[in-house]
Amino acid sequence: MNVQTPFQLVHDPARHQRSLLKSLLIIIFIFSAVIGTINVVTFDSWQIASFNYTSMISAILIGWLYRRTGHLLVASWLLCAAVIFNLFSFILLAKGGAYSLIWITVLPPIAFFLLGKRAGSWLTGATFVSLLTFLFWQMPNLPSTAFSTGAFLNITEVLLGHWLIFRHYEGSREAAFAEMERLSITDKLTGLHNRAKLDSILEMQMAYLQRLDQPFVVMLIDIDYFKRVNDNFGHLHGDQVLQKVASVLSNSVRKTDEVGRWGGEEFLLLCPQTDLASAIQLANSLREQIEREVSTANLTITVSIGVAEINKYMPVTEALGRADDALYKAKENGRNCVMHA
Ligand SMILES: Nc1nc2c(ncn2[C@@H]2O[C@H](COP(=O)(O)OP(=O)(O)OP(=O)(O)O)[C@@H](O)[C@H]2O)c(=O)[nH]1
Repeated sequence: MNVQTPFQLVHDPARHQRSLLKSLLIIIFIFSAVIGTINVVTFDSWQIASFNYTSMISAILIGWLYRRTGHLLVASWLLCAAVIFNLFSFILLAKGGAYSLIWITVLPPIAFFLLGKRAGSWLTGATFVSLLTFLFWQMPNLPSTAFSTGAFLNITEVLLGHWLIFRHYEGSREAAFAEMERLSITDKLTGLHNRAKLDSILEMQMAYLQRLDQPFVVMLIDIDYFKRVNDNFGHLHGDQVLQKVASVLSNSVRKTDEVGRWGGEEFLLLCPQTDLASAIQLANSLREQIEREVSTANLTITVSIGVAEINKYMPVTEALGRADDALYKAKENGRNCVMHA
């Protein structure tokens, strides 16, 4: 069974492409309809207009297929194939005249943005090379006003320029997008997930839980008397304590667990497929490990932990409320201990 992990459900790096695909289909539909009509009405050219209408119909069909299957990659490849087919047909039909070649420059933005840097490079490169080969062989037969050796060189340079520029642009856009996304979900001080990211993971974990009905535990971990650390040793030292606690937490939990900074000196740990007894055992081991590894000769650091088991009928706010109540009990109970809801 192909079950998406909660992280995959939250993370949709292709959303940029999804919105682009939809916009392109609408643009191609409108554009082809308008240009097709101009070709019929103004130039009386049914032959060229038939290609415009083929474009229009292919946009409708690809849109329909995408709506039905949601398969972005297939729709993107089909769209690129339709664009290339129409471009070549049009250029051949116009016999390379009327600067019809200029149309080939619409391919790079579509291919690079929809297919990414690698596939975009290959497809655009192969199409440009095919076009240049065609021009090279056809040069003697083409209208001399449009095509000379100089024109051929100019076109080669423009195509190469486009290829390089879009390849570079798409590479840097992908990198910038990934970095921006990483920063928007990361806590700057500790490098753990921030609250926004934890919120979305928690929401997806609950959806996952409702589908699979497995045990699931949330834990709130709060550093005891942290205000005193800041007051007595300074904020910088307080920050270092937070970083060390974060490092113990992220290095000690399972890969399937998710840990993040919930706020101030409080951390949230999400443990899917974990029952209450194992979670309490884990919480106690984390508590002891933090005391052992973060404390120094003149400063003892301890944490209080509230543990709550979640069932699939519980809203997210109730799940967190239970963990918070358990944490409150741990603080009431003298701190440096684990309590469960
Ligand atoms: N250095 C540092 N301190 C922080 C940060 N965020 C919150 N704090 C401090 O954490 C302290 C939290 O204090 P309290 O809420 O009174 O809690 P506490 O002193 O840990 O007491 P208990 O939780 O009841 O054990 C405050 O002094 C905040 O200024 C941070 O990013 N860096």
